[in-house]
Amino acid sequence: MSETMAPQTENRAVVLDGRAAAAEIKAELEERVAALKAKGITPGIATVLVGGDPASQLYVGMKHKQSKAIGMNSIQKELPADATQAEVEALIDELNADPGCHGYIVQLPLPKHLDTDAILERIDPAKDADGLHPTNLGRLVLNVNGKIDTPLPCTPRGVIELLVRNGYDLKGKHVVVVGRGVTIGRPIPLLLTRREINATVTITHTGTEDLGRHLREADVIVAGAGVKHIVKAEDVKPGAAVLDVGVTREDDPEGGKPKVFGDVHPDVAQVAGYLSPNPGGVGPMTVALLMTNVVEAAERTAGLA
Ligand SMILES: Nc1nc(=O)c2c([nH]1)NC[C@@H]1CN(c3ccc(C(=O)N[C@@H](CCC(=O)O)C(=O)O)cc3)C=[N+]21
Repeated sequence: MSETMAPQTENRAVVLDGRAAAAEIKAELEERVAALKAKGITPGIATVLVGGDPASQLYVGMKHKQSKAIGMNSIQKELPADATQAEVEALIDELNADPGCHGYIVQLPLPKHLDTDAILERIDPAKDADGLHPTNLGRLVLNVNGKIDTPLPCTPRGVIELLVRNGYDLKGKHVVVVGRGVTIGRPIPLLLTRREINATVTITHTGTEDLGRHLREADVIVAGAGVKHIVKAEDVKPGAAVLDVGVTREDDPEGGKPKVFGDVHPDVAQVAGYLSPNPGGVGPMTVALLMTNVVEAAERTAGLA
């Protein structure tokens, strides 16, 4: 054997295939869409894109393509990068009033001159496809979702669905979340600690001392800090489930396509028991649950929920 050869390694982790789980969800949604159409209601999803950021255009395009594939109506709204606060708010008001739009998202990030919080707060909470409107997050904190039907945050719901659909039981497990952002770190503990899931959660962040000490105690790691390879193999308990939610884009100095990195180092596959790849893990789940939120909103208007 040549000395320059890499040591023999074995990826022992079960792959948490987000494309496969998302395909399952979409097949289920397709039937629910057909049932709504039989009642004369076609669920409509809209996106608001301000400015032409190429990554955002790609993501928005993906959402529309997949929504159409399961029979939904898709409404694509675009404003120029220099759109005013009033123009964006007028578009929000239009979608709130449009009975053909059952749910929508405002693609983030918005250009810096706009007041993002004011725009997101203006969305009708019943049409909040992201599940991140203050009213809906408040209901999540109050844990009234069972009584008042309200959309749940897509990415946290996607992480949990990905585990559950792979037969992983979270009951009594210790989940360590890396990152405290609004997309994943802040909302996911609220879902994980509901009685029907019953996990125990530690949230870590840039102020955490000795992150590795917490990670090594985790049965499940949810990495959503947006820091390239912050979760390393030596910090993962053998057999743990590791979900990679992070996205870090690095421009290619040679001028090629930007490279995308997750929060989880590739060597983790040799230690973890379950691992969500990135891409192909939580990303497709987020999109599937975005569509789920809109179909559920349409079902509520139809009195089917
Ligand atoms: N209001 C709002 N809601 C969002 O949900 C939202 C947003 N703004 N702004 C941007 C982020 C990013 N995001 C992604 C969703 C799916 C993939 C996804 O499916 N990615 C594929 C790869 C796609 C590719 O790059 O080829 C994967 O992980 O396999 C990626 C990124 C949603 N976001």
